[in-house]
Amino acid sequence: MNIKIFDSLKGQLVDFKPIQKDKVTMYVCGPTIYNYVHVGNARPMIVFDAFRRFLEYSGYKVVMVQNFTDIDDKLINKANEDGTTIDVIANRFINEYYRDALKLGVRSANFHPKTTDYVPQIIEFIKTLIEKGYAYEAKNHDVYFNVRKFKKYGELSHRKVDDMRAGSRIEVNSDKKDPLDFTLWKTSKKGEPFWDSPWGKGRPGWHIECSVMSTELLGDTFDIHAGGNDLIFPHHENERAQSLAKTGKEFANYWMHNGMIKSSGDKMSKSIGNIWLVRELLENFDADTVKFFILSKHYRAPLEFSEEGLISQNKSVVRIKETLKKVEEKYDNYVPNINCSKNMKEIIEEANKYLSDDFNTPRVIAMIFDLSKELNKAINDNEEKKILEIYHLIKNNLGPILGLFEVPENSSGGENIVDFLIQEHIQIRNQARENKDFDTADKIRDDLSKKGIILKDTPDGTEYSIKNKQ
Ligand SMILES: Nc1ncnc2c1ncn2[C@@H]1O[C@H](COP(=O)(O)OP(=O)(O)OP(=O)(O)O)[C@@H](O)[C@H]1O
Ligand SMILES: [Zn+2]
Repeated sequence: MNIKIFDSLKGQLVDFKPIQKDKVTMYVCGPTIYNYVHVGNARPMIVFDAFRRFLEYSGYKVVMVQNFTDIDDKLINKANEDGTTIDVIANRFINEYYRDALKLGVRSANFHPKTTDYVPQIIEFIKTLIEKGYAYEAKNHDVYFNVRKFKKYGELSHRKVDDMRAGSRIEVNSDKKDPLDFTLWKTSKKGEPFWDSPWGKGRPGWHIECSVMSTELLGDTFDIHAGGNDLIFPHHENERAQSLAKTGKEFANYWMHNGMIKSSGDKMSKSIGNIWLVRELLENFDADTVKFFILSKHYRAPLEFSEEGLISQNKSVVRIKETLKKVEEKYDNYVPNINCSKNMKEIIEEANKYLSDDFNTPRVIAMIFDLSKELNKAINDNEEKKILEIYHLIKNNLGPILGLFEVPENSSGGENIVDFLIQEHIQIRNQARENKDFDTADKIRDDLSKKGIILKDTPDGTEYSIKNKQ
């Protein structure tokens, strides 16, 4: 089937044709490693992991690279705060990244390069840009990219250079020739980490790392460059400028960008601090709930994060999993295989059609919900063939295309979801008591008690115990 994706550079849906017939090369901008990953960072992780699975399901071999930014002001600040070095911070949070990704059921990329492992290549890249006249060393020994020289600047973010220039302020004491020029190499301040270079002791600017690591691992031109749409400008615009300037060839043939996850109306971001960590969520919800929550919305649309949204998603996901479990129990955990019927083929084709249309995962998620309802009905009606067909459709076809139903249940959530929900009730009850709304407070206590959950108010707060635990 012909796959169409929205290409941010062309600003429209385009037919996807990889450079090699049966292989796709893909680079995704990864996190700056100075904290645990949050739900915002999890969106590109989940979306592009699912997209990679869809490409594989469609018959492509995919080579995927996702970097770790392990040198940057925020990392240096964190290292200073903790009285340690940036590599200690980076190694710690890279390990934590893998832990979260594993729990989330996000596969590792084929390569996870770190910026500091590519400093010699970065220096070579910058030297070539200087030789070609696209970069210059300023008086302060910083090296800048010369935006005036690169005529295609602004194409990716659809901005006009003159407008950007009019809107930018000249920084005080700047050595730049043009306010839009951006840093390729930064002279290190006293006490900061540094590498020796032809321009003195310094470190790479932010954008250059991705140009270098992507082309080193995937070639001068590769198929897809992906990341959050917060990176289109300046990060991806600058990556593209550097790479085209150096090689004279197109850099990425397609640019895919996910929309932002928002929290209280703002982009969820470490720097703003309005974050929900992936590991916090996984204490209370299982990986499939988080994946359903993210994949239920089209990847380019903004998505407001809310606990309520997740709780309601969780209910639906638990229902689907219970239905699948019923089938597994019926067959003593060995659900017999079944030949692909005409009906199954049509449903798989329908899912493929949606995913080939700019990766429309919400439609496929809706199909899974509908199928699960049908499965429940088939179980009640004891329709053997239908049960097996739908089970295999959900569990072995539509689910795996998106990476669903893979993480074993006991690796997250479970007991904790119960605890989480009871704690939520206790908090609402406490709030009611504070507001002297004793009717509501008593109703919550009585309703919980009917379910066998007994609350006890102690000087240290409210405790609970569960009678008749199911
Ligand atoms: N709220 C968000 N929603 C969707 N994607 C996001 C969000 N925040 C970051 N990303 C994406 O996550 C990846 C890692 O980004 P990064 O480490 O820069 O995160 P960040 O929280 O924005 O960091 P910072 O606060 O330091 O700017 C990038 O692809 C980025 O586009
Ligand atoms: Zn990048």
